[in-house]
Amino acid sequence: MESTLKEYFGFTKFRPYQKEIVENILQGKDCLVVMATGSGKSLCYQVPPLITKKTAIVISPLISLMQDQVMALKQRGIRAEYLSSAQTDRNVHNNAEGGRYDILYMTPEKACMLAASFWSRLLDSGICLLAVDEAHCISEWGHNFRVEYKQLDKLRDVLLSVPFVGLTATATEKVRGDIVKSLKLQVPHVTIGSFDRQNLFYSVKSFDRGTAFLNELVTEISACADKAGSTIIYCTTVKDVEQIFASLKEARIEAGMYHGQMSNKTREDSHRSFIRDEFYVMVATIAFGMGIDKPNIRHVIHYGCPKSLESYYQESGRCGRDGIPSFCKLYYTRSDFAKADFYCSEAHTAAQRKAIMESFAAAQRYCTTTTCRRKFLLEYFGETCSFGSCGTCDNCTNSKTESDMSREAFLLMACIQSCGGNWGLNLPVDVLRGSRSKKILDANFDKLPFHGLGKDMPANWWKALAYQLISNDYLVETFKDLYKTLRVGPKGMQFLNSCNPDYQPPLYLTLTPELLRDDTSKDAVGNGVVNSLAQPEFDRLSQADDQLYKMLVEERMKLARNNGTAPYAICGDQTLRRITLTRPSTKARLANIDGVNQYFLKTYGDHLLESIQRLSQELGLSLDAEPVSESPTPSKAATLPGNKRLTPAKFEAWRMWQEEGFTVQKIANYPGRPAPIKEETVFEYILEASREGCSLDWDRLCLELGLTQDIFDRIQNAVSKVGKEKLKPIKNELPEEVSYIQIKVGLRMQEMGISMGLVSPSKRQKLEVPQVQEPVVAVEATENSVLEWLANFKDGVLLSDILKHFNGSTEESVVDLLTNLEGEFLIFKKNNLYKLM
Ligand SMILES: Nc1ncnc2c1ncn2[C@@H]1O[C@H](COP(=O)(O)OP(=O)(O)OP(=O)(O)O)[C@@H](O)[C@H]1O
Repeated sequence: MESTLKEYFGFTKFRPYQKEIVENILQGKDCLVVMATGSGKSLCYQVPPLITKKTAIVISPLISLMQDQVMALKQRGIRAEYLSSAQTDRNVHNNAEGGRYDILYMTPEKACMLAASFWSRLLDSGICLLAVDEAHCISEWGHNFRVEYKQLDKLRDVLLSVPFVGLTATATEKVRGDIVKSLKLQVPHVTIGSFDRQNLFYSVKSFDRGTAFLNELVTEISACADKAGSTIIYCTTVKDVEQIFASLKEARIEAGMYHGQMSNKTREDSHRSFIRDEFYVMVATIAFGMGIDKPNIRHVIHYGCPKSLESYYQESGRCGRDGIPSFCKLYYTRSDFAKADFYCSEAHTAAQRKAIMESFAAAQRYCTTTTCRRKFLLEYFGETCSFGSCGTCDNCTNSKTESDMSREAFLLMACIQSCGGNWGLNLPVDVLRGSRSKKILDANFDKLPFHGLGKDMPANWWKALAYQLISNDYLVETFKDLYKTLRVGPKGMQFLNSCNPDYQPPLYLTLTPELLRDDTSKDAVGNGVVNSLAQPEFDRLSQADDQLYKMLVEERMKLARNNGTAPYAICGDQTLRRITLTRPSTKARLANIDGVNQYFLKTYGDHLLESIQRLSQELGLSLDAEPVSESPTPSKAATLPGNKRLTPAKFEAWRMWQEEGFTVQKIANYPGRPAPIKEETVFEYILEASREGCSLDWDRLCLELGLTQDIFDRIQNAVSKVGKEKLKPIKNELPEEVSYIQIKVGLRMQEMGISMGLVSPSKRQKLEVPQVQEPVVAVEATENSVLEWLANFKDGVLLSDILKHFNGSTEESVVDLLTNLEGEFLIFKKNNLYKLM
């Protein structure tokens, strides 16, 4: 499985859950996969056909999405095609029937229309799975119900022994149940991953509609548009799309547009140009939602409150799919909150209307919350969060101003209560502001003691206060038919009961910019725009590296144009960045870079090596720099500026170790330091970063620290005897050579439930047993003898062990031979271990 992953996708490690899902599919089991956007669900159905050599059928809702996926798969040497009304190549149908594709995409309509003879022929050739992508579309409870999905159960009776796999990024328990039932999944293997997109930074700002804000937005976008990476601006109306697009054009920012009132052809062209980096900014309505699989989108900006939190998660999820830190920013105005009626017009039943109202209200609460936004999102999707603050959203990183709002809160809540608690927010606010509208006079609310007491503050200020009181559970929203009403909840009643008109106990609330109402609020909005969209720290390359990177981006663009494909399909930004930092001089070295697959190497390898050599020479950069090892899981947005929980020294040590792949020894003696520090201190820093929630490659840490299974077990035994409160008694229980830092790492692993059993076998093997016996007779290294011998070690072998075994050949000739084999993609090297492909 790993060699298939490297050969076709260029990756050396599966992301969490991928491998077990593939294994279950290979065993013929049905699966339900609920994992975050951008977490790598597609790979789960893309790997089995490459192993079984049978076709995978993938049902996908959008033609544009299928076309993009097919384009990207072809660049990986995978035989992929799609069947739909948009397919112009007549041969595809016949080839598909004959099983000549690894992966065959089709729309649900097409799948249900295909004749029984098509399926029976294809079954004869072999079908390894049927995957239903965006499977939440099957459920009326999902936020994107599509009636065509409902008929997919028909296929179950045709494809009797084929495993069915439902995949989605958003599914409540009810929707999950619906997917299982509708697809008739048989005792499925269910995977529910975290919804957390760790590399995304979330922020929200309120804004006032008008030219001033549009100018600000355009300045902000121009700051990020010329850097590598794209931006999507989602608007709630076509009018907004056109207005922003016009403003960008005026500022000479190349942008595209996408909305439902454009013709199909213009929309497709716009989509294609964006995917192919012909412009970097797309202004769109949510019609440009699910179908976007471009990995290097760095900013997703919402201009207006989205219609539901589910759709916000989907749309913002288009950002940073390659794992590089990226930004999701939402701008809202209070008038957006009055659009419930508009959204409810899509509903057919009362239950649907209620569901729409509720998820729109959740999106509004997301806008106005003053606590951790990540936690808010995750808890909305039913996840329990152990953290109170993520450190990577505006609310966790901005300093907050709190103020005693007892008097104002008393007025508002008492007014709501006096009005009977069954109105929306507008009426009590109008009463407070002294309105004499007919509605108020008819209800005699002008006689209330609160009438006019709040006239010094604008209506929006009172509404902002109400949202803070909702966020803090003093006020409760309820939904009746089309109406949202507001009443004082138990916590609010407790507060009111302890108040009288002259005295109110303190009630501290975090002040949002709308509540601040002085010049600082304006600054907070204005400055925040550009600052928060500054380029992620991830992109900080030295000046020469940066130049090389940009030149390679250009080279990739040329290759893409010549081959009629998108640049990202040739290779991702992250891979290009690794190439920039390592500047390989041979195919073997290029092959070893994470993200480089066999097709890329064969098709573009020579050209790229020649470019790297030429450009590096021009820039005075040496070739074959130390390789950068990176974790296959997306890097946490903790790498963004704003992580205040670690000191810069600790954070930097962690970053160099985890993200740059430096050894602890190298970090301790890094030339940039005024004086070297102890290696043990570096280990301590890395451990502390882990306690602050930064991810660690634990097996690499054990390897560097010499923490073997045996030592780990001994530490556990010692802890069970003397407890883990103090280190000294544990140390006393252990052999002299076990160090304190080994104990600390052992304890941390235990705390996190990581056992040595979970550490990758290849490294365990290296830690525990000497792998290779030195032969008694001289053995010569030839291509065949090396390949045959390597086949015995599925977890890989170190160069020193290879040299020990092939003691009949010189070191130089063995290294040459290995290099050739790497270039041929017959073996590959990862973390100094040589493995057979
Ligand atoms: N094992 C891996 N190592 C490195 N990158 C990976 C790995 N698996 C997937 N990726 C990359 O992660 C990105 C997102 O993957 P993918 O498109 O499968 O996400 P998804 O879960 O289907 O998201 P969505 O629900 O938004 O469609 C892709 O660029 C893919 O190449």
